[in-house]
Amino acid sequence: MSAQILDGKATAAAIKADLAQRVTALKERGVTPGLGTVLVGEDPGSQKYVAGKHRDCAQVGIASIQRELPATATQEEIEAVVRELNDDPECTGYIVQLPLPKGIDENRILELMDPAKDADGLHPMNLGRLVLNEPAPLPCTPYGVIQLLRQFGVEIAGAHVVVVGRGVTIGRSLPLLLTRKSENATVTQCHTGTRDLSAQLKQADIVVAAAGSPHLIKPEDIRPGAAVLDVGVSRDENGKIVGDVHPGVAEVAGWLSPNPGGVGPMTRAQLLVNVVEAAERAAAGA
Ligand SMILES: Nc1nc2c(c(=O)[nH]1)N[C@@H](CN(C=O)c1ccc(C(=O)N[C@@H](CCC(=O)O)C(=O)O)cc1)CN2
Repeated sequence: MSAQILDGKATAAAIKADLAQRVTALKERGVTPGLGTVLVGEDPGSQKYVAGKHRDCAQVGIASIQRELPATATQEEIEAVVRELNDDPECTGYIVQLPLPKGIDENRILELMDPAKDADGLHPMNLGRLVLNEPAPLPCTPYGVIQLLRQFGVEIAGAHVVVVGRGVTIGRSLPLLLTRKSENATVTQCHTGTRDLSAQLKQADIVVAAAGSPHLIKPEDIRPGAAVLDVGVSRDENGKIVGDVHPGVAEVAGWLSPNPGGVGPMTRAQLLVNVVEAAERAAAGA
């Protein structure tokens, strides 16, 4: 068996084409969506992701506002930039690129953001809304995972999904999305404290690997025909991405997201969706 590829690049391109039309319609009504990014430090991965986000903005007609601070920036300096973007009318949505350098209180920064401009869905108010099943911007990677599964017709309702990882950008919120009535999946969340990860993985119809542990998920862990999404990003000595999923899984799985080219582009597309939706709400006077 060779898995069907869950092509995130092509799916994201289709989402962006639709967004470009919606941005044109917004501009005709006098509203230009603007995405702000706050990048602290010189981590090459984060620099690449932020550059990609602005490239996407240019493609769909969203204005870009970039703020960069050195790795030595203090908590107060970062908070000042967050306050500035909260007050900037040109900035209709923004993100603070994570992780922030050691010593910075990340949660305090996220709490300081205007929840109405939170393009990542990571503000505690928006995560709370997700828990309460109220409308909120959805965290980009988790929603990107769901969109990719939908696009390729992978059945989510009734599926047993094993999520590996409990980080703030995906592991914490993906189970919340998957167990909503609209998705209706059953979720097991695994992490470094899980006693027998392989036994859990073997039960899964869908595996989402977001542990950041190179080739953690082996072919023998996967039930033949299962869908496997590789969200983990580690880098080898040449800076090349190594995912959480061993390449041999392609011979066992029914569907597999490549890495790169799978969930990463979907994360960026969902960010644009959140920016455009916020601008549409603003244009409607909501
Ligand atoms: N504020 C946030 N910080 C972080 C998030 C997030 O959603 N919000 N998620 C990750 C990083 N991330 C988004 O910022 C991200 C990861 C990957 C990609 C991407 O397009 N990857 C490409 C490969 C790029 C490369 O070669 O390195 C792919 O998978 O094809 C975009 C965004 C942590 N931080």
